[in-house]
Amino acid sequence: MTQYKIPNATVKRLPLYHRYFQFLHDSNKQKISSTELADAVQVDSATIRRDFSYFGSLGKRGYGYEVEPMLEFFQKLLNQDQTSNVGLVGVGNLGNALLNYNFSQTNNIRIVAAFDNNPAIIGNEVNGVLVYSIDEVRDQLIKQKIDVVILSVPVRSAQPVADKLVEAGVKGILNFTPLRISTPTKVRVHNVDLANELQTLIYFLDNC
Ligand SMILES: NC(=O)c1ccc[n+]([C@@H]2O[C@H](COP(=O)([O-])OP(=O)(O)OC[C@H]3O[C@@H](n4cnc5c(N)ncnc54)[C@H](O)[C@@H]3O)[C@@H](O)[C@H]2O)c1
Repeated sequence: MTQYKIPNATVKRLPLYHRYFQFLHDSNKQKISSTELADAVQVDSATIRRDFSYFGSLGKRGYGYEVEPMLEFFQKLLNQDQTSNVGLVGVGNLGNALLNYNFSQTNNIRIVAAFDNNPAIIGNEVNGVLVYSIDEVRDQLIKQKIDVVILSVPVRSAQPVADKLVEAGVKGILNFTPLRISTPTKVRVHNVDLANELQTLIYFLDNC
């Protein structure tokens, strides 16, 4: 697949475009105008045009977008034509909720292995996913071709576990803990903070 140099803000909108073209495809729609697309995904058409321009000529001026080729394009771009195996460390409240959420229903993402250090949890299955000892993380990451790991351990364990993951060769960490973990630059970390999101939402409601 061609490597494109695109801004982060554009990259973050790609799953949104992909999901919408998938929806149109599932609804047997063959074409969509740029105005309709802008309304549906709530991104203005100039931004959409700029986003799409990084990938060459997607869509025709004054005609809109043909659903099937657009969907195929985004599927390839986002590796939706192959499944990504993901791991999860920390099978507590949040870990269980994430394991019980069926990611692969909307994306080709599958949590294939979970890890914990609590002997009472190790060996259990959650929604068909086996919980391994954290000591097995290196072997399992290699064996199951896992590049990305979700981190849902208590804050005190976040850095030591992140260090273990780095040693194990992880490429990306989706960090749910409030700690901003340190990793070498080659390992990409994305932080998810629901409290932050809620606070921002409430701020906007109160101030805008
Ligand atoms: N980002 C968010 O929006 C959000 C929301 C809720 C919770 N959190 C964070 O997620 C994390 C987990 O929260 P929770 O309520 O599920 O906690 P929890 O205590 O229920 O679960 C933590 C799990 O991690 C395991 N664990 C602890 N140390 C470990 C280690 N060294 N190796 C492997 N496993 C280990 C524990 O045995 C436990 O099963 C916390 O850091 C919390 O602050 C984030």
